[in-house]
Amino acid sequence: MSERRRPVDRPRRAALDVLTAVRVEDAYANLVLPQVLRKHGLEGRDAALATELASGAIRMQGLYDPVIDASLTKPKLQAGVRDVLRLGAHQLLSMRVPDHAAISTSVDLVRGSVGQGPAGLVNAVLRKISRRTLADWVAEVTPDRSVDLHGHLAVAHSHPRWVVDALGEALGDDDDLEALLAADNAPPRVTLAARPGLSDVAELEAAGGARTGRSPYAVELAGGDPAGIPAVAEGRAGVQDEGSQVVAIAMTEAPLTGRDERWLDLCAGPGGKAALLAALAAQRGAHLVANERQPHRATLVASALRAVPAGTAHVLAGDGTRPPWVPGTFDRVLVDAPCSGLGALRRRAESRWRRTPEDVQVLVGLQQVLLDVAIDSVRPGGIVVYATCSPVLAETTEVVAAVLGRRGDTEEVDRFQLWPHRDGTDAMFAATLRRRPLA
Ligand SMILES: C[S@@+](CC[C@H](N)C(=O)[O-])C[C@H]1O[C@@H](n2cnc3c(N)ncnc32)[C@H](O)[C@@H]1O
Repeated sequence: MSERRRPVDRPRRAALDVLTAVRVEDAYANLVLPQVLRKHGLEGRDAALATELASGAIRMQGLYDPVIDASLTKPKLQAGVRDVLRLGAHQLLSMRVPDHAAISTSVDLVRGSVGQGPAGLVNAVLRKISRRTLADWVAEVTPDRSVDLHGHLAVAHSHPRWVVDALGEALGDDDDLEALLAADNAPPRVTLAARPGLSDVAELEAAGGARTGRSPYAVELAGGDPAGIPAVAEGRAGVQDEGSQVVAIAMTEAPLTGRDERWLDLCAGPGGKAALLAALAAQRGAHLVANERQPHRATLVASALRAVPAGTAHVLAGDGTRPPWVPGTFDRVLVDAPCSGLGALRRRAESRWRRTPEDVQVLVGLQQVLLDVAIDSVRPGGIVVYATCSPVLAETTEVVAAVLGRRGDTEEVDRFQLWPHRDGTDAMFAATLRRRPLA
């Protein structure tokens, strides 16, 4: 068959569709991927290849773009052509695809998507990229690490510079900043939570899971579709990072004197923590109110709670900054605040490129209001856990310090920060606070 007529292979065409949707429609790669895989009829190895191509090219574009730019003879590049080159660069520099296959399929791909015009350019640029190793390219396109460590790591590990600065500040020093950034580029395995009283780790082990260690309810899957596991399909277990499980457990286990019957999850959507909390509430004779502002996400919470015994939990769709309940109603409150998500970058390929420092400023205002409401909602002596899936100090310790500093009725009793490179979890932060009992 002639070069010109060779059909474009479907995994690469699918990967390009994902890159296009993320760029043009602001789509989320993990949400658009299943639709695109279905459209192209991809399963098994082909689906895995398309997923790796799309996620890897998006995640690593902060490194691949300077490599592509250094390989161009003219500076201008159509966005659709750059997408094809990012996919080609990922195959050449980070996958075990033979050079000739990566280059010829990329040429086919640009012919099929943009046209014959840029085919020669794609061929020439990818040939140039293929002549050097990843390490050589990193040395070529990054600032000298001894002069500008964060600038070097930002390009070498494909993170925006401001994110590297914020993560470095949260870690406290630069010793394992590189390990954190590398961990952000390694997609995590799927972790499940066996909701107590509804399932157990033995059932999930029998379905192919392996115990992990931090949460007594967690198992990790080596692969496969979790939706095919009966306990997951029935809502007796759920897909949930172990860090999130640890946060929910912290809320339920913080020592409390007196009544312990009324629990609140102030920001509950899509409901992973609420489901674990509700399962534990059922065992302890407590009741959970799961509140979520966005109605469609409140629906997801209700679905996550479908296996919980009737009467244990109640879903509310409402703005947590203007709650309908009277102050002091609850004994324990979780405020899992809307945040930048910079602790979960390994899960969402494009999120690091979407977030801005201005987003963080806006979120911090909302986080402070929600924490204030959470404290108002708990009775004197009650427990509030403030959590984020971001380790950025402005969203974590600084929110807690600002709110506690102006209130005077609440003390911090515990705090933890998990890290992907140390704990194998998302970078979840949690502070356990106690509203002081009345004198
Ligand atoms: C980090 S997520 C919570 C994740 C959830 N706890 C779980 O484990 O599945 C934050 C949630 O807060 C919701 N949210 C944002 N602003 C809110 C508000 N003013 N009141 C209540 N929920 C809000 C968002 O829609 C989002 O679903």
